[in-house]
This record gives sequence, structure tokens and C-alpha cells, in this order.
Amino acid sequence: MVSKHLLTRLRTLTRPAIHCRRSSNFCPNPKFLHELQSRRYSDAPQSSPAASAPTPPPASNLNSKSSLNEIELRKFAAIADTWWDAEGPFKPLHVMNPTRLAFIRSTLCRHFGKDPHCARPFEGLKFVDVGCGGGILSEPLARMGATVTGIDAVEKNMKIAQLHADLDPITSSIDYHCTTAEKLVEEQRKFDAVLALEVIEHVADPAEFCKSLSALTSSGGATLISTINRSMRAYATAIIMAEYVLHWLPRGTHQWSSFLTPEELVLILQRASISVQEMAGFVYDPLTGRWSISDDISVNFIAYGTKSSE
Ligand SMILES: C[S@@+](CC[C@H](N)C(=O)[O-])C[C@H]1O[C@@H](n2cnc3c(N)ncnc32)[C@H](O)[C@@H]1O
Ligand SMILES: [Mg+2]
Repeated sequence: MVSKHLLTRLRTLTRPAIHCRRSSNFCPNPKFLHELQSRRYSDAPQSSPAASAPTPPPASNLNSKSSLNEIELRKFAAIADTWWDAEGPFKPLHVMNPTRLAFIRSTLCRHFGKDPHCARPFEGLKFVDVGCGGGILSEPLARMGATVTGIDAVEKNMKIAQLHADLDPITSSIDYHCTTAEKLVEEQRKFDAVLALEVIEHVADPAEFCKSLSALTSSGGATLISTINRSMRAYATAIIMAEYVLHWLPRGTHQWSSFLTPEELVLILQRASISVQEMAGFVYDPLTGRWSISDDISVNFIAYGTKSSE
């Protein structure tokens, strides 16, 4: 109860500074990108226990100049067995899933002219779920009819995802691979929709990552990215509360300095030829324990963008 009260207090004290703007008229300031690049490398995370631990073998055997951040990958490899434990470290993703799927269904049905009330609106469309983990998002997308490719840099995640998907004939069609977005770009793969939810804050270089996501998106296709805002409110809730008070996530899961503001995300996507059409926040209500879609993008947010014609 005390924690719930604290969370409510924090939400009130740290009012959102930025609100959702539902149009394509985002005007990011180019200086954000410069600041972002110098900050990410000069303000590198110092406090993560994983960062100071002796270096174990790589969590991924993929190499080449890439989006991979080994410290981040090791954190996910360490808890790979728990992907489908609804009470485990991925509980927040499980609980948030219906809300983010509602946003995805609504934006992508509009984008592709599909009926959002139909059971399998994504029939005939090819989606890639980048950084799919255990398949929490890939599986419902497959159930909604999409032909899904799920990729993740952690081999163990792919094994867990495949095992779980094989439990159901519909999800067993998901094509899982231990690879990266940039490797798929090299293979000249293209998808109608490219999704990377809660991944960009864990990659080595978000601007390069967005370029790969864009290259994977067919002309006229859609790109969806969700992440956490680099706001004080996110520091208080997504790190202090979630990791240190409520223990929803292992300590050190997130580095505040690796978060992007919505303006920065819009800018790097714009530079990668993705025009953000809509943004929404995901807001947690500590009283009901539920997430909902909101105009408040001060902590968790999602961006839906379209690929400009080439
Ligand atoms: C927080 S989880 C999100 C999982 C999934 N997208 C979801 O929202 O349910 C982040 C995932 O991204 C993966 N990942 C991190 N960096 C990656 C990269 N550069 N390329 C591919 N996967 C990556 C991690 O292994 C982890 O499974
Ligand atoms: Mg994250």
C-alpha cells in the first residue's frame, strides 16, 4: 500500500513536461541529435552491477559493427528462462502487452486499410519483431494473422521463444532467428511492418539502429518503436520504483542515460526516412494494476511512423 501511495505521489509531483502530438508535424530540433550522441558516450552508465562484473563470454556470437551492446545482452541472457513466467522479471511486459497490442492493431489496421474488428486483420502482411525476446509480442501478432519473423541477438531467447511458439500450431509458424536488424538489411529483407518494442534503449547506437529498421521497412510500410522517455519522471518510476522499490525488474535493467526523449526519437527516425505519424503513452494505474493508452508520453511511449517512398 505504501508503495502504491508513493507511486501515485510521484506521478503527481512529476507532471509530464511533454504531451502526445497526434500528427505528422513533429518539429524536432536537430541539436538534440548532437547532444544525444555526445551524452550516450560521455555519460556511459557507471552504476550497473553488470558493468563492473568480470567479463563473461559474449551473450551473442554475432559480431561486426552493429547494434549490439554486450553488457545489455548479458542481462537478457541471464534471465532468458523467465520469459514466459508471468510473475517474473518480464511481468511488466506481460501486463503491458494488451495495451500496446491495442495501439498496434489500431495504427496498423488504419495504415494497411484493414478492419480492426476482424479476428485476423494482418493476414497477408509480413512483420518483423526486432529484439523479440521470448516472443511476448510475436505470438499475438501471429494470431492476428501476420506472417511473423522474430529476431533477437540472444541465442537463448530464440530457443525459449521457439519452444513456447511450438505449443500452438498458429504460433509455431513464427520464423525465429538469432540475428540483428543490420544482418537482415545485409540480406536485403523487407517487411510491411517493422516493430522494435522496448529494444532501442538497449542497443549500441540508436540512430544506426533506426537506419536498419528503416531499411527493413518496405516503401509505404510502417515502423513501430516503444521505449522509455529520458525524463525525471521516468527516472523516478521506471528506475527507482520499478527496480529498487517494487522489484519489478532486476536492478540495473535500465540506464537512464540510454533513454531517448520523444523529440530525439522523432529526429533520428526522420533522418532515417521514417516520418512519425502518431505517438502515445502507456500509463500504469497503481490502483488497478493496469496499463492504458494515454496522451502522457512522459515515461513509457510508442511511436508509429511511415516509410517515405524511395
Ligand atoms: C526488453 S526486451 C523486449 C522484448 C520484446 N521486444 C518485448 O517487448 O516483449 C529487449 C530485447 O532486445 C534484445 N536485444 C537487445 N539488443 C539487441 C540488438 N542489438 N539486436 C537484437 N536484439 C536485441 C534483447 O536480447 C531482449 O530480448
Ligand atoms: Mg527496456
